Amino acid sequence: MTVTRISVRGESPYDVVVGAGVLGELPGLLGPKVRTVAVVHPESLPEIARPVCGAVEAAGYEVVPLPVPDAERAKTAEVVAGLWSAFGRAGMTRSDAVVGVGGGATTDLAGFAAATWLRGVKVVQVPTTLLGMVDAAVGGKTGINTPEGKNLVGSFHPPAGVLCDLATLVSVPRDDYVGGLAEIIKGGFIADPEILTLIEDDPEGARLPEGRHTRELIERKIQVKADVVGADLRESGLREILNYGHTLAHAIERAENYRMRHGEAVAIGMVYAAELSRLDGRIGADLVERTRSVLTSVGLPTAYRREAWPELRDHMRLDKKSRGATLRFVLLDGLARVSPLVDPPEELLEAAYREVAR
Ligand SMILES: NC(=O)c1ccc[n+]([C@@H]2O[C@H](COP(=O)([O-])OP(=O)(O)OC[C@H]3O[C@@H](n4cnc5c(N)ncnc54)[C@H](O)[C@@H]3O)[C@@H](O)[C@H]2O)c1
Ligand SMILES: O=C(O)C(=O)C[C@@H](O)[C@H](O)[C@H](O)COP(=O)(O)O
Ligand SMILES: [Zn+2]
Repeated sequence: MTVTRISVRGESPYDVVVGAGVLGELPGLLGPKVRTVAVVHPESLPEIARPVCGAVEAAGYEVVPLPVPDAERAKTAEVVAGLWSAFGRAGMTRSDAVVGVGGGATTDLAGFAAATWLRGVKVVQVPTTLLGMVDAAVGGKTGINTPEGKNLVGSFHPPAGVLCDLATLVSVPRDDYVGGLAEIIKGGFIADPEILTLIEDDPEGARLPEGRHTRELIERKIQVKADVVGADLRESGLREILNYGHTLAHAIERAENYRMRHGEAVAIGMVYAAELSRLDGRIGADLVERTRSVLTSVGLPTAYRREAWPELRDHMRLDKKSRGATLRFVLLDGLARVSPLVDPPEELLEAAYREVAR
């Protein structure tokens, strides 16, 4: 299988390497100065971490395998504190490194632990879910949740490299895989409409790691993300577009106590953002319907509980795009044309919610 390298520009440039057998590149990314490598991985997936630990050990580094709770349960202050203690016990210095292996929750956690240990050590991300490869592991946003909201604590800490071994995708549970499609579809609406055409051409195939267009979909979405974060790492402008659909999505995740998949919440959040765009006079009903239809075609949800609105509205106060009491949404002005909506009237927000409520 061929190996593709997608470069992420910016003050700390790095490559996202996509292919099978890319683990051989890990020692090169860790570099000669590193002595100890902490391999953070979900405790439920020792078989995914084993080859990574093997590659690190074979290259002469001291490996410290660090299992953490599965999925979103890893993104807590308690788990980060546990990692800090483990780093201390392992004697990790500023010239040592962290490797994050797993889905987006694990790479977010590993990245944040690396960003904060000794005020920042090297991290290499090895995402093993679709969502991790096309979104979470790329771009240097790291973080954890708090009881008050999603990703409320975190940092921008770009990785030294990202290794996407496509072979790992075969064991990802189908619903988790499909969750990753939401972030790929997001890339289609905000920047690269060819993504939508490829999914509409073969929605069943899009649900499979061996689908006809799978590799192209993965690479196109990584390219979208690389272009954006390479130009605006700290979300001072352009990067905000990657938050399309996320204002409501994060509120839903909070309301579900982080038990709903991120991608599923983003799917509902994108329908909400599309409805807001339509009601604000920016797009026609055709683009909203295209949003619903492409999400439904791959099995993603497009509606949420009617009675949840007051709670969701309250959770949205703490969205990171808010400034004081002023909410800020990322909306569509057309296909691949995005701009913010600042301080929307309450009636507009509620009217858009009625369109996604069931
Ligand atoms: N930092 C960012 O820019 C960014 C971007 C998008 C999403 N995220 C975050 O990513 C998280 C969602 O990521 P996700 O969808 O990967 O979920 P996840 O990390 O919870 O992983 C989903 C499930 O798949 C399992 N898994 C992982 N790899 C596997 C494999 N190869 N085979 C079998 N099972 C495997 C995990 O253990 C977990 O149970 C959320 O916390 C979200 O906030 C971050
Ligand atoms: O990389 C980004 O920037 C994104 O917004 C990508 C999102 O898909 C991702 O879920 C991100 O973690 C959300 O960021 P947040 O700042 O709203 O927590
Ligand atoms: Zn997301």
